[in-house]
Amino acid sequence: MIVEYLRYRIDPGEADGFEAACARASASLAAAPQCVDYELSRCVEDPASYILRIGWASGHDSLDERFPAFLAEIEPYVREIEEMRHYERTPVRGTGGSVPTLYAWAGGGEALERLTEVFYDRVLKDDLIGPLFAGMDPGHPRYVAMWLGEVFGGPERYSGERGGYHHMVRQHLGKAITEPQRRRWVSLLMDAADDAGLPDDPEFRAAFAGYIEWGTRLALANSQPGAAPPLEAPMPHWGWGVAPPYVPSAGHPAGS
Ligand code: HEM
Repeated sequence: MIVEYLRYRIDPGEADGFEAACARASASLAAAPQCVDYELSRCVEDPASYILRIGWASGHDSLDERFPAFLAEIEPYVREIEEMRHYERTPVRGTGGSVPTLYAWAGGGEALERLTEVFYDRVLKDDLIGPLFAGMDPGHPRYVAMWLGEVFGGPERYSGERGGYHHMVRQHLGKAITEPQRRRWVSLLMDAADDAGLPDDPEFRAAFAGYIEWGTRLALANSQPGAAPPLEAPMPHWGWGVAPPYVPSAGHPAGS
């Protein structure tokens, strides 16, 4: 992604008009398939200073003649632009600690190990998927807990101690998992989440189920005869998605 920054210096008397023009102009960005996201911020220490940040999906996009509606709205403020340049992102980025990770919210590594212990206990007794795990490594529940922990924002133990993504993906190759088996795996894991006392708030369970749905569908696809998934890929990382954890003082959006 390329990030375009437009820095403006706006006379305080024109601030309301400028913000309203940007709000109208943003409809073009919201509709543009090249645009990842955008944001207008105003400087706290120097309120005349504004920054419009636009994330572009491809390096070659920018506010050119393809955005006539946008340019028409902000045209009166073009003279006030102090900088209009594109920046490449570097690997230095991340999220802060203001929102707990799914790993921390779940109760950390101990809770995930409790989950996988209960889960594989159920799995081994299951008529439909038990046979798939007949020769299971005794450490398997712990390894899957390490995997889940890393995916949910915990320590990078699966990468450090079990070989990371490529080791996991290889374990599913050739297993020919069927859709009923996948469904059973999901269903037993959801039961195990209750039995192991994982948090049952809607936001956590929605994020948890989202990852499990995604991961099991990939496991099924990768396990089919002749499947050739990429064996080297970064570890997936899963977050809260559209519903961050419910904190009473922040209110609860209606209908969520
Ligand atoms: C979110 C979905 C899934 C995750 C995160 C996951 C995770 C893992 C991991 C991390 C391993 C390798 C453990 C190690 O390091 O040795 C593994 C192996 C395995 N997985 Fe999955 N898996 C998923 C879905 C499934 C499904 C749907 C099935 C079948 C119904 C399945 C069947 C197996 C089997 C049979 C093994 C080999 C176990 C052994 O023999 O030790 N997995 N899985």
